[in-house]
Amino acid sequence: MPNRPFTYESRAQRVLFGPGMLAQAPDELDRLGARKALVLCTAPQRAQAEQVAALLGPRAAGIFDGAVMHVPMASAEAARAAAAAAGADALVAVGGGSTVGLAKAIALVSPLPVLAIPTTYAGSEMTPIYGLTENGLKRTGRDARVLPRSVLYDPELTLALPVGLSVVSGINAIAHAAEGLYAADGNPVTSLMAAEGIAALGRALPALHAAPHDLAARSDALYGAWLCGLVLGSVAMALHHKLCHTLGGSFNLPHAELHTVVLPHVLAYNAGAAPQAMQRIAAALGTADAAQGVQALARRLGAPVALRDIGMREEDLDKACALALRDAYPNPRPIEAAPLRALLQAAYEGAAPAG
Ligand SMILES: NC(=O)c1ccc[n+]([C@@H]2O[C@H](COP(=O)([O-])OP(=O)(O)OC[C@H]3O[C@@H](n4cnc5c(N)ncnc54)[C@H](O)[C@@H]3O)[C@@H](O)[C@H]2O)c1
Ligand SMILES: O=C(O)CCC(=O)CC(=O)O
Repeated sequence: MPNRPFTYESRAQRVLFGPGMLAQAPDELDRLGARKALVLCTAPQRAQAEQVAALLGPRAAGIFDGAVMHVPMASAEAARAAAAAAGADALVAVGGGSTVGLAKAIALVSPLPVLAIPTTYAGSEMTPIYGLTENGLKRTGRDARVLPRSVLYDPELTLALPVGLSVVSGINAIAHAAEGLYAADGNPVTSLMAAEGIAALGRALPALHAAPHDLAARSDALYGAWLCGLVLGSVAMALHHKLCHTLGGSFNLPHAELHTVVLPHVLAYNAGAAPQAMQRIAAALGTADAAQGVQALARRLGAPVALRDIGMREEDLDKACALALRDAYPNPRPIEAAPLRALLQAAYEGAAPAG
C-alpha cells in the first residue's frame, strides 16, 4: 500500500517492441503523417542508418550522420540546418542517446515529430529531457516537444553493440532506475518499473557478456532499458545524474562509462538517507548492498570503475566539485562540499564505495 500521497503522469508515446520490429518503420512514419524524414545517426552507425533509409524508400529525405556525444551546440545547429534544407517533416533517430539527443535538439526548435530507433540502453527515447553543450557547460532541460512520438525497440539492432559498451550502457540504465527509487517525486508505478528494469538488466548483462549474440539476453536488456528510461522521463533525478552531466559536459568524459564509475559512490553517499530504495536496488540485483552490488557487477563484467581510467584528470576534481555544487537540486542526503569532494576522490581512484 502506498505510504504517501503521489502524482503519476503518463505521456503519449507509441512503443513497438520485438525482434524484426524495424520493418514497421515505414508504417510508423505513415501514422505520424510524415512523407520526408531525415534519418539521423553517428558517423560509425552510418551503415545502420542507410539500412533504415533504404527501408523507408521515398519517405527518406536523406541522412545526417553528425551526431556526437553530449550534443555540442555546433552539431545541433548543423543538424537543424540539414533538416530545413532537406524539407524534412519528421526525424528518424537510429542510434543511442547521442543520436536521439540530436533529434531532440532539432525538435526543440521545430514541430518535427521524432521516430526513435534505439540501439543502446541509454533510454533517452522515453524522456522529454534534452541536453546541449556549449562553452564547456552541459545544459539539460525538460520539454514535451522533444519526446519521441514513436519508438521502435528492435533487439536485433543491439547485437552489433560491442559488449563493453553494452555493459556500461546497461549500467547507465540502472542508474536512471536507482535514482528513480529515491526520487522526491517518485510514486509506486515508477518504483515498480524501476525495480523490474534493474532486475532485467541485472540478469541480462552477465548473459550478454557471456554470449553477445544471445537474442533473448539482448531482448531482456532492451526491455530493462525501456523501463529504466521511462523512470528517468517520469521523475526528478538527483546527485548521480547531476554529477554525471557536470563531469561529462565539462570534461568530455564518455557518458555510459562515467555513469558506471560514479553510480556506486553516489548510492553509498545516499544509502543512509534512502534505506528502502537501497533495499529494492539490492534485491533487484540479488546482492546484499546496492552500492557494492553495482560496483561488483561492473568489475565482474570488465567495465571501468575509476574516473582516472576514463579520461578524468585529478587536478580537475576540485573544479568538478565546485560545478556540481553550483545549482540546487533534490537529493535524499544534503549535498555538501567535503563529502562530495571525498566521493569524487574515491570515484577517481576506483575505491570501494563508502558513504
Ligand atoms: N536526454 C536523455 O534522456 C538521455 C538519457 C540517456 C543518455 N543521454 C545522452 O546520450 C548520450 C550517450 O548515449 P549512449 O550512451 O547511448 O552513447 P552513443 O549514442 O554516443 O553511442 C555510443 C557509441 O556506440 C555506437 N553505437 C550505438 N549503438 C550501436 C550499435 N547497436 N551497434 C554498434 N555501435 C553502436 C555509437 O555510434 C557511438 O559511437 C549522452 O550525450 C547522454 O547525455 C540522454
Ligand atoms: O544529457 C542529457 O541529454 C540528459 C541525460 C540524462 O538526463 C540522463 C543521463 O545522464 O543518462
